[in-house]
Amino acid sequence: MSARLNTREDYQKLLDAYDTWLFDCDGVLWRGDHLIDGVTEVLDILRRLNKKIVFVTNNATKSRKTYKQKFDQLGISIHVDEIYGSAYAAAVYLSTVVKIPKDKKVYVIGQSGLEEELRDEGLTYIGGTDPADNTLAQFDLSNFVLDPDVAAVVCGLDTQINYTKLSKAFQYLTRNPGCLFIATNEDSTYPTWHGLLPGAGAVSAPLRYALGKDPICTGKPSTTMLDCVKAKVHFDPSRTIMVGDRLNTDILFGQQGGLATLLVLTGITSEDEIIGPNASAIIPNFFTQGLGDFRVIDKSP
Ligand SMILES: O=C(O)[C@H](O)[C@H](O)COP(=O)(O)O
Ligand SMILES: [Mg+2]
Repeated sequence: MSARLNTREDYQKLLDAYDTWLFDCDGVLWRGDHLIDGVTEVLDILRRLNKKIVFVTNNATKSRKTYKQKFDQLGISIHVDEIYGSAYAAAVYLSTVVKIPKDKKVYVIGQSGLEEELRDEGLTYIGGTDPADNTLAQFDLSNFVLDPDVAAVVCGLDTQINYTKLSKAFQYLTRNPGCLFIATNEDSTYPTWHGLLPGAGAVSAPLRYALGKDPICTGKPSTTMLDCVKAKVHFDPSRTIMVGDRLNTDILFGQQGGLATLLVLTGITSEDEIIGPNASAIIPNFFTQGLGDFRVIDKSP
């Protein structure tokens, strides 16, 4: 059973109970480039109360550095070390868990943020934003030269996904022995200011279908993402809360990490998915309409 936060006391109790606050971004802080009502004020309240704040996003289109710029542009003061993205998690997974040899390459389906994180981890990649792959020209397999050094395909949200990229990724995954299939995240949709669009999971879905194989996911709810945070941030799970807008990524991630969970309704999930006969099996501890609701604690009782 999920508890709806209603009164000033409800919000105060949560602030008292948790020292570390993990925030999802799309659908919690913003939709596209539009901040959600009250976010800046609530982050200010948490700073004033000396809470530890961490941002954990599955959106792999930006690197941590470019997220920092986005926060700056939106007028939110944060440190780059407070940001953890699924692009970063994929790069760390390849460099420190798989320990991909330096002479090997990654074939990227994704945007510049994913390329930047791979580069920062010392990994070599092809594909991605390369104009040669961002084409609607017919893919010609007879002209394709297979690069034997491609040891992994990493797939993130790519708003310029096309048949050439899917075909090349498919070639590497079927013809290069041991080539790893990695998805930064598997969100089926993501929230923009004007409504939902297909998410990164929908970008990797054609490959999953063609291969008959699931990728290794490095974003929420996977433990790779939590391991990345734990490697840099010390927190007591019993005094930590994950705030998110999606049940099968954010809330599951929090639950699997032994954290409390708070759902906001400003992104993907609606109230009927957590309450009533059609409720999901993944239920947050708490829910509230939006992060801005915490502003009530600054109002006189
Ligand atoms: O990749 C996706 O599908 C989307 O970017 C998705 O919105 C993830 O972002 P998050 O909600 O985790 O910030
Ligand atoms: Mg979200």
